[in-house]
Amino acid sequence: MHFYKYQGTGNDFVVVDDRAKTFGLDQEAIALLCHRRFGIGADGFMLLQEAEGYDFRMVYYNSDGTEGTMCGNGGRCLVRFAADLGIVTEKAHFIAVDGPHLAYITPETISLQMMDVPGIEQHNDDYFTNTGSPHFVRFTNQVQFYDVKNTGAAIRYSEAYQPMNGTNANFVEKLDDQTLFVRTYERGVEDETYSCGTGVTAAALVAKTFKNVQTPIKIKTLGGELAVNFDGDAITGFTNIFLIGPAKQVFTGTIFA
Ligand SMILES: N[C@H](CCC[C@H](N)C(=O)O)C(=O)O
Repeated sequence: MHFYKYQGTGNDFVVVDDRAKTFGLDQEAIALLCHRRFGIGADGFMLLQEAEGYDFRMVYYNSDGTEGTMCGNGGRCLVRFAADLGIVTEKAHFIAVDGPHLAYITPETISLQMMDVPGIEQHNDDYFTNTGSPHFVRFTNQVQFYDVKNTGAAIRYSEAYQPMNGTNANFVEKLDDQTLFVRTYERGVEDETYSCGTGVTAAALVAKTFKNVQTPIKIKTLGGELAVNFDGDAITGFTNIFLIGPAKQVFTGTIFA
């Protein structure tokens, strides 16, 4: 099978052109493709398929092979893939699991419109919102020393989040009035990843609402820098949410699968 490898701020994906609709691997086989020792290695797996009325369809799987909810960095990488294939040039309109998305393409960045977000839940000092995927958000000092993996796993598997099959968990430090540092434990990868697009989007919405951070918000992740811009607020709802940053093809090859 021919595949492509993409990354967006270190969130990495195996991508397959499935316009011919021939892909037929099951959960176990997808997990193997994503395995960093037995396979290619990736945080997620994506198919680009044809979709009537859109430039393409995004189908996203977590690295454990389960079909995921929306992935922001994956969406940005798939837009870059569509541009590399010549399907789109400056702008893309595609359909994903959480609905339609618009994206703007430049050589340096992919700017992806995320779904509108109606509001934010507050649980004591923590927050929860859904930006296409479910995200727990906690602010902390010195996030570089935070135990993201163990604390993230405890939250992800906690009783409160089981009705939605668990949650992703973000640990956020406000660096200044326009800048955050975000680290994310990702459900479906079951580990910290270098960056999570829907996660930094959630962190940005919470930071503007509760921590006096101003848009456009710059976000530092372990894998590089993203920006999030949006209109609205937690009462009327957030609209025109854009996740902005680099997305690159790393390599392409053939795997025996
Ligand atoms: N890395 C992704 C999020 C994946 C979400 C996934 N872990 C789930 O909740 O099913 C992103 O850039 O938005």
